[in-house]
Amino acid sequence: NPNYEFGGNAISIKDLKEIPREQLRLVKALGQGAFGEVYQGFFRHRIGDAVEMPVAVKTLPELSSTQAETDFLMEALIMSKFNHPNIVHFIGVCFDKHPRFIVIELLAGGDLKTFLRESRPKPDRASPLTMKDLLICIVDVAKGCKYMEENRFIHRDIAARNCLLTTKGPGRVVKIADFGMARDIYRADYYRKGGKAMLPIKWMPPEAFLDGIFTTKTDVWSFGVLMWEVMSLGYMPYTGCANREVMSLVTSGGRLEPPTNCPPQLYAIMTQCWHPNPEERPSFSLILERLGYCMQDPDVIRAPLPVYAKPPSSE
Ligand SMILES: CN1CCN(c2ccc(C(=O)Nc3n[nH]c4c3C=[N+](C(=O)[C@H](O)c3ccccc3)C4)cc2)CC1
Repeated sequence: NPNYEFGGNAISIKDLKEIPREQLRLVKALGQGAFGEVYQGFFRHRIGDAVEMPVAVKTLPELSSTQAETDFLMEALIMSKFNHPNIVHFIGVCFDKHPRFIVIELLAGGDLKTFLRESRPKPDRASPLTMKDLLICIVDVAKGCKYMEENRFIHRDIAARNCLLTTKGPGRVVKIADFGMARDIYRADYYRKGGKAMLPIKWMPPEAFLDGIFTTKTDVWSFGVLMWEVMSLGYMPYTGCANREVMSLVTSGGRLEPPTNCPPQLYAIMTQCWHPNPEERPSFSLILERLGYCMQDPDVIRAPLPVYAKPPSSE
């Protein structure tokens, strides 16, 4: 029975809050998760309660391998230990029988990458977002990353696709919501997933894809790429490059160019996150400090978002 250590103490399946299935009702599929479907549903805190709380439910298909079962359990163990406003909140599990469920707070705005792409300026309407909106998204993720750094947790897959929004509208909060890569290191053969095709090469620093070295400074590099994703409104990094090309580009010092209209103060933070020497990369607390100055800087806040430009064919 696998257990898991976080912030100094070990937990195992018996520590997970078991939810009686009759307090749960699944309504509709939200999207395809790494395991089975992710559903939107409702959770009643107590059987008789009139009030129901909207939730997301991750499901494990009945015909799953033992490995998939272990992975599913591990993901629940990992999420159950976090307690931070910028990390998706774990509610409980239904592990008593198949199908197994992980019940999580519902983030109704969808993932950050899709949101950014939908928010691009169109020929007939400018982007609904301002530079401040983008900066707030970046700061939200930085806060979640700082919390993980303080708890010596390495995420290994910080990217816009793995972040979710409470809502698309104003007042949106961005939360880190996928722990698939971190989960895999708890598996003996983590290289099983690591078949080159499965590694997020474009979000990884050289020491990670060359030597398999992962530290919090790996997440700092990935965070820099996430900043670039946000400021480019959801472009694929190194557009048109294959993973192999990116590996040789990055190892020989090549880096992502500043996105159109990206304030130099923000691009400066990205390049610091992409320092070839991991120790030279800033901590997330230092990154948050620097982002705080950007938030106070009128030259940054007042910078206009790019207006509509004919998208390049490859994007
Ligand atoms: C017009 N648009 C269409 C799309 N739409 C959505 C699309 C997807 C979602 C959604 O998956 N929300 C989730 N809330 N909580 C969790 C979710 C996923 N979780 C997971 O654990 C998933 O594995 C996960 C994790 C990270 C990123 C994606 C999926 C936990 C919500 C709204 C809004 C309206």
